[in-house]
Amino acid sequence: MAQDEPIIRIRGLRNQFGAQVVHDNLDLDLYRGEVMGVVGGSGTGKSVLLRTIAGLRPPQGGSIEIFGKDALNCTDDARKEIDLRMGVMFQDGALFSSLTVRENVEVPMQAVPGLTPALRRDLADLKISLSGLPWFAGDKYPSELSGGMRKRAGLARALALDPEILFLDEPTAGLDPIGAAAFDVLIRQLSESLGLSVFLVTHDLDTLHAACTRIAVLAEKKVLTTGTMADMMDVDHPWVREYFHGPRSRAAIDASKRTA
Ligand SMILES: Nc1ncnc2c1ncn2[C@@H]1O[C@H](COP(=O)(O)OP(=O)(O)OP(=O)(O)O)[C@@H](O)[C@H]1O
Repeated sequence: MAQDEPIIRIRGLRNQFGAQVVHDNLDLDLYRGEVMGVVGGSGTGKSVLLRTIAGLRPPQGGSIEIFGKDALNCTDDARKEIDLRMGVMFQDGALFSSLTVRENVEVPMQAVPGLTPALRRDLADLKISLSGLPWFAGDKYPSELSGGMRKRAGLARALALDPEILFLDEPTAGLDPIGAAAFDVLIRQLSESLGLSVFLVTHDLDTLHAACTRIAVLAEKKVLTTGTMADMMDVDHPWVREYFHGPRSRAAIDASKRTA
């Protein structure tokens, strides 16, 4: 796969639930090493798109290539190979409540043959610290952690198998502004240090500023436009104008100037 080839290539994607068409003829590329912020009004299908790419629901049409391979029309083994190179973090962390954080992080590792329990434990502790959790967090149960720590635990589990692509569904939702800002920085740092490509669904303008290198706007059942934050300021579309020129956007721009 050439360096400038997209790591994910979506063409003509169609998703629908009964008569409700969510995506119609949607195209999108994700390039290696970029943090793509996916935004759009409520119900535009951001989460459905994430779930479709991550292989959690089959679309009604179109094609998805991941790592240069057809991710929809392939054998179960080929799809499994693709899935092992991707990590998903859901909104609430989606942790198993009866397992400690370390055991949660070890769950995806069970799919890898030849990893001894001791090695799994060491790797899990590494991912836990990489996610910015304190050393003692591995022994805690999810219920003993704050919301922010649970998100970091979910991130540690998504990183368990050294993914090349990371999917994040509203990673800062429900966090206080300081916790959210720290999470934004962590995502950007992880992408830069590990070369991770990130598909990040968000409503959070601060996250777009602090963590994302490119933005994709979902509207009218497709990806309406992609570009940098500066590009978004020039897009002539009612939702895009309201979102990127509204008071919250101005506050986010001011905040990013202060931290720059
Ligand atoms: N399992 C499902 N069954 C039926 N309809 C669904 C299902 N999942 C999603 N939908 C519908 O698909 C549409 C897109 O949902 P999705 O959750 O992707 O939106 P979203 O852009 O992520 O919204 P939000 O910003 O509010 O989280 C919604 O109208 C939703 O009701």
